[in-house]
Amino acid sequence: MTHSLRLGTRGSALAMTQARLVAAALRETHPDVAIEIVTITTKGDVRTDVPLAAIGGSGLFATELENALRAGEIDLAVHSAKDLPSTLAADMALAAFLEREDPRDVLVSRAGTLRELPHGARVGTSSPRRACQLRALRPDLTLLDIRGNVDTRLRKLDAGEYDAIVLAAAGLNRLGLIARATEHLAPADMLPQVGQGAIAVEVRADDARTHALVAALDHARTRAAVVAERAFLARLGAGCAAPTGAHATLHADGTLTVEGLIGHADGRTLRVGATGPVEHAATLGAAVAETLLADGGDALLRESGLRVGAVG
Ligand SMILES: NCc1[nH]cc(CCC(=O)O)c1CC(=O)O
Repeated sequence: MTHSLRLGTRGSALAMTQARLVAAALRETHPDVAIEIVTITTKGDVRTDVPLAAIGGSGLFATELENALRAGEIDLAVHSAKDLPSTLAADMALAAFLEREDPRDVLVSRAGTLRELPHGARVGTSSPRRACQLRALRPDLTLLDIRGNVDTRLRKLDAGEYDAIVLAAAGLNRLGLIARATEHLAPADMLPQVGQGAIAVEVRADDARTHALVAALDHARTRAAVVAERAFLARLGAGCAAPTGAHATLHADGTLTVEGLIGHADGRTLRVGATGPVEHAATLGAAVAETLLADGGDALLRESGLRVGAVG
């Protein structure tokens, strides 16, 4: 062994599965490097009883892994790209994105597809993005908060607390639980979240050695798509409490389509899409955000009390 790397992850089943994927890919690419998985317990994992916003927002998961990187306790951190804040800390770098899994959301239901759910059915989601799009499709549904890891949410569904829940296909696929999905929701109905389905590997910006080792895992097309989506989110500056989403897809001719959404809890949604060269992914994502804000998105966010420019 020439040297070793400590890979930091949260302890949830999904996080551990993703960490093992990255560890396996690193071992395959660099057989001479020893990889040790270090589990970091975050406040957000311990306190599933209180809203995330009360203990520091969804960026909390990322921040605690970043602090372990800064302290030198780990050399790389594995995240769901979806859980990263749109602007990375200056002392951090995203050295690799693994090839994206299925980016769609799925319905996991005890009562059929979304269109088959009985009038007033109880659907569990704490995502403003999922909630506003569910409202748009089925204004009659009763939307209820749900928190916890994927396994916890499935248990709450099975216990009868909800008639259906919405989860990311990627998480269920990685956990071997995709058979639980009763419907894959088309992005036309349910635009995915920025980064959904992609795994990001973060390193210290000044750690050139680890950066070079990890960069061997980078999937260029996934990076381009996620860069566009993150630029969309960064330009909105609206934070994770806002009903927003974005999804980028690559075409065979080297162009990229970015679709962005701003919604409101009452079920109104605005969507904008744009296509351009993949080399301009970030510019394209920001341009979609600009257009969306100008075409009524800014007003919708303000109505929700989510002023543009606020960080959260
Ligand atoms: N919000 C938590 C979270 N972060 C990433 C995933 C799924 C995996 C992914 O999107 O890559 C999930 C669970 C879910 O939304 O169902």
